[in-house]
Amino acid sequence: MPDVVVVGDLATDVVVLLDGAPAPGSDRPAAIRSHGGGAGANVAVHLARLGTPVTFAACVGDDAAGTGLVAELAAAGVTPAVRTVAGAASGTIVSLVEPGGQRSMLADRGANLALGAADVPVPRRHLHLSGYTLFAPGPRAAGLAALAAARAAGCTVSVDPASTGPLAARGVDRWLADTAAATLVLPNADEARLLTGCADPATAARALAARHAGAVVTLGADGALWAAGDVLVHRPAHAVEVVDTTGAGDAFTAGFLSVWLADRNPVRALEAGLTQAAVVVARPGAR
Ligand SMILES: Nc1ncnc2c1ncn2[C@@H]1O[C@H](COP(=O)(O)OP(=O)(O)OP(=O)(O)O)[C@@H](O)[C@H]1O
Repeated sequence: MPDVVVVGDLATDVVVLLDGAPAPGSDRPAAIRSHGGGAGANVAVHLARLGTPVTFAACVGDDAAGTGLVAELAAAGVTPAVRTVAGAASGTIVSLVEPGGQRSMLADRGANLALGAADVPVPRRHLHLSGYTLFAPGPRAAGLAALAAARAAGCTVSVDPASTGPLAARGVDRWLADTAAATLVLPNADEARLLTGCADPATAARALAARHAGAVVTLGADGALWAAGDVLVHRPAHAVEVVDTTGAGDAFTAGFLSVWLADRNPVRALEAGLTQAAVVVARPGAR
């Protein structure tokens, strides 16, 4: 039985650095890089690098990309619990980055949509659900089964809501009902506002803490908040030269969990999350 299980998407991140939009029918040179990514996978890789043994549950297609993605996880120290889905393509996310840093994304979740309840092992200590898991019907059923099994086994569970677009599209009330039994939730400020209807992040964090044992709200360049019961703690972000904020939230989550799982000290955990996020935003790429 694994100690800590992370569930989520595994995908190739293709990043296209544009120096302008291509005119229809034209050829245009662009710097194009691709690397392993996916919201849950990034959390698992950061956790492993921080010394927390972690098993990552996901699905890939029976293609070369899938083989490479699993090998990359193993090389980072993650134990892959990854099923290969015959006839499916592995997930791919294309990010188009414009000169000012503005980012647009195209996502093909591919084999990630085939995740089923049998793909997720019950952990001994902790389950982390990446929010995308709860959006499409199949993975949602798998995520809900995993959450219920983990809680029944006495494990703690953390959930991050992924992003406001799918959260709004799939329904905030349903997400809140799905995650009611989670121990911790870790939204960013926009997600916290959507989940609670509170524009002020501190008020939103307190509202979420009334539903769970604890809530972390990340505030981008302004750092992060921890709320539990009557306690509210703010820590500022590290002052770093920001190169690329992709995956900052995943890095934060892994840093936070690595400490919280070890000693349940939320303030030290906030600081670890902010440190891991600072490392990621100061370099290109999510990992
Ligand atoms: N501009 C920034 N300067 C310094 N730190 C930052 C900046 N942006 C993000 N961070 C760090 O990353 C953490 C998470 O950022 P944010 O609140 O934007 O989460 P997110 O929206 O989930 O991120 P993403 O979707 O990019 O993964 C912040 O708490 C902070 O520590």
